Amino acid sequence: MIKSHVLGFPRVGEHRELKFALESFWKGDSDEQALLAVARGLRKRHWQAQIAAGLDFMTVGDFTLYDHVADHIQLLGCEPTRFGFTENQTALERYFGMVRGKSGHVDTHALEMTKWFDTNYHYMVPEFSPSTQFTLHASRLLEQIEEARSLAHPIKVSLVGPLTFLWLGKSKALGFDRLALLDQLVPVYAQLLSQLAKAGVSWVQLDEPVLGLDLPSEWIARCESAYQPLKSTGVKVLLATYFSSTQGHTSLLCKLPVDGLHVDCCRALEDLPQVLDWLPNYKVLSLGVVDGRNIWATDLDRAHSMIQQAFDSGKGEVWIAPSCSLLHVPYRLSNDASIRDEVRPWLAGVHEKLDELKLLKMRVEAHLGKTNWDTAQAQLWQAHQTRVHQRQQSPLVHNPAVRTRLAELPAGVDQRSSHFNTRQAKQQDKFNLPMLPTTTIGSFPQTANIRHLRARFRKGELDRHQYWQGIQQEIRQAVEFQERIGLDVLVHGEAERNDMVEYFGEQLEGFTFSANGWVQSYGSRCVKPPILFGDVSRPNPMTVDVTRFAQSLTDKPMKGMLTGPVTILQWSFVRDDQPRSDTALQIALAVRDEVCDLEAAGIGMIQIDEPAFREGLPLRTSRWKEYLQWAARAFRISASGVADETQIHTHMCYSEFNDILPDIAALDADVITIETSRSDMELLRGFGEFAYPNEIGPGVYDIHSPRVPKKAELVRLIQKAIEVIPARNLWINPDCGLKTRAWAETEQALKVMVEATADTRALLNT
Ligand SMILES: Nc1nc2c(c(=O)[nH]1)N[C@@H](CNc1ccc(C(=O)N[C@@H](CCC(=O)N[C@@H](CCC(=O)N[C@@H](CCC(=O)O)C(=O)O)C(=O)O)C(=O)O)cc1)CN2
Ligand code: MET
Ligand SMILES: [Zn+2]
Repeated sequence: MIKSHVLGFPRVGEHRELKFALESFWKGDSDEQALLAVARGLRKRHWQAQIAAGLDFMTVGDFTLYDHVADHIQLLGCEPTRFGFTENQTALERYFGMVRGKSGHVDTHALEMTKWFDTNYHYMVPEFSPSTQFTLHASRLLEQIEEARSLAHPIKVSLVGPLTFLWLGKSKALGFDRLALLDQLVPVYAQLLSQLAKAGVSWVQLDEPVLGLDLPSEWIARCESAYQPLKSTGVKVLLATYFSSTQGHTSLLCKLPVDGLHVDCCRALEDLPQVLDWLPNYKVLSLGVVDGRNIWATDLDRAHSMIQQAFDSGKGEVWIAPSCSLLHVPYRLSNDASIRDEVRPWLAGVHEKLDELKLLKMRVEAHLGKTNWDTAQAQLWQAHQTRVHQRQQSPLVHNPAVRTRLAELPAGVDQRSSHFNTRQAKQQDKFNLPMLPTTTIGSFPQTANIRHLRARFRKGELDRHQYWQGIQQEIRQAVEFQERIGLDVLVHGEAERNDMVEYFGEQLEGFTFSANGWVQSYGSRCVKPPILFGDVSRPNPMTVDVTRFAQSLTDKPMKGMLTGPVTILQWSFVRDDQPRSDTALQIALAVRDEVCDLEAAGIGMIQIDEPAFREGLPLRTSRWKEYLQWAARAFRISASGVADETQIHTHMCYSEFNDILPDIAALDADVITIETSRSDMELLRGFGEFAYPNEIGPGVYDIHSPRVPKKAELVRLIQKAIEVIPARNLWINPDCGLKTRAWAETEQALKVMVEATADTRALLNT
């Protein structure tokens, strides 16, 4: 028997309906009823799409107003007590309180947000302590099940599994291992599954992507006891793994007391032979044959042969699905007018992936003798495969000049000409900066005015000249502001950029970009990852005009602002027909050319942002070394074309650097700025203990919150930094860019930062 399903659907809406509904609700422009109506409408539309695609189940439980992990915090009744919630607050008030950091009278910081595995999606981090208790609050989920029922189609409920939920949470209590909570958590899951059974649900999908990590052996050892109590609840359980291989414990997973196992055949294909061997034939095997992390049309012949293999090995019931939730891909690409005409047919967003599943299932059914494979279907299949092969053979994908340049890279292309100490001395002479130089990370507020300016330019209401005038005005204001408050190293503010990756994707050869290919990044915020389909090159300078203009307005150093090769790679949809390392190298050369052009235009400091450097690490540590080698080399290639006097900065937020400090040092950036304020400089301690050799700017305040820091707090943080890093190597800056902030708080916060620095300098001099 063959069935088809999806692990999860995006929720923001094809036209970002949820984003706009949320933002209007938060502003107070609309009420709760309006917001919930939009949410209901989206769920219904998404289920209808699943029915139309002939899926055997609609997936329920994957929808969320903000983040699915945050939903589980309420579902499992473990809202952190620090929020001080009261009886008379509604679940929705408490929910937005947790994810956004304000709740009635209590003004406390939001739940921490961090990357969902190696994706660009952020989830809200559950907080655990020895006194955490779990209780079931299933009413929201049960309501959604009721809602789905009205569509009269079988449903499957999707939930984050207990191991993953615990693993993704954090405990601040010293020495407390959250695994100790498993025995309390599992009964609540069992209770939930029983309730779902009562509500008539027959299948529940429990997502356990942590099984693709190097889980500590204590965690692996508890898998079986975690799942045993979920066995006799009256629902069947599909255990879903994805993103990475489960090697080391695949056989254990095959034996767990569950009714089915989902494997990611795009990212963990190496697990398939073992699963075919070890998974009992009476269990459901769900094959993730359509890539949920990328946008290339599936090679259906290849997918079909994998499915065939499963039947040949004796499996009785095979399900087919995307490899993971479709959260990570845009809704629809086949009608997107911005995408290059030649490239568009090669792509598949959510709706096109549903079509692929439909076709695959029909083909398998015909193969199993259940139905006929008619000529219309055969033609659809052929047409699809032709598009897949066209991409493989297209001359658009191959640029001989890029290939030649790569083949002929000179030795030492990834090395600065002199050692850091030599460069530092020359740079000090050239810039003559004060002790503890102050700077910012690049972006200033992306105001409604800027977005509107760009929207009008896009629609043709403004011509290029008028748009450029508007942008120049923004740059002028940003420079004036920075001079007024006395920052030492200025930035132009990035007003001309829609996004730090998309902006470069739009200008590089080998990329195309969509008009509407939005993917949720966190909450209501989305990104539109550019599509890298071919060899990358840089036809023209990308940032020289804006940077030169900005520098012309000031005598202070203007820091050029670029996105690095690893981050462009990581935050784009990239080709799957060559190793990621090759693609990174091509991007690196394009960035290098830009760095050299900026230098030639008189820009003395250039920042190459790499916020996704850490996130790019493979999920399995055995593959880290290889990644770190090529990723660091790509960065160095982008940075090494300049003279000793030119100061290269890099920036990384999303920290947790301690396990890769030598690799960060190996980037050999003259200055690195990092996010540290939320960890109270704890992160910097690692750099100190490692004796990080180059200059470093620990973020002194959190840009994720509108809160304006107090001067005394910053003085204390700066002093803490001086304890671990020699003052002569220290810079003072915020944690990250300011694009999501408003001007009022930005001005105040940066002023406080400059004053706190001045006070500290005075203290150092006495
Ligand atoms: N690619 C990427 N990944 C990243 C980050 C990042 O900066 N880039 N940072 C981290 C995540 N942080 C993020 C922070 C902010 C936003 C964000 O603000 N996104 C904007 C969209 C940004 C954008 O592309 N803006 C476009 C389009 C803006 C838009 O929607 N315009 C309106 C029209 C507005 C008007 O007429 O006034 C429309 O098209 O409907 C532009 O500026 O040109 C949003 O969701 O609202 C996203 C991620 C990690 N991953
Ligand atoms: N230069 C970028 C900015 O300031 C770096 C952001 S890192 C996510 O926005
Ligand atoms: Zn950042």
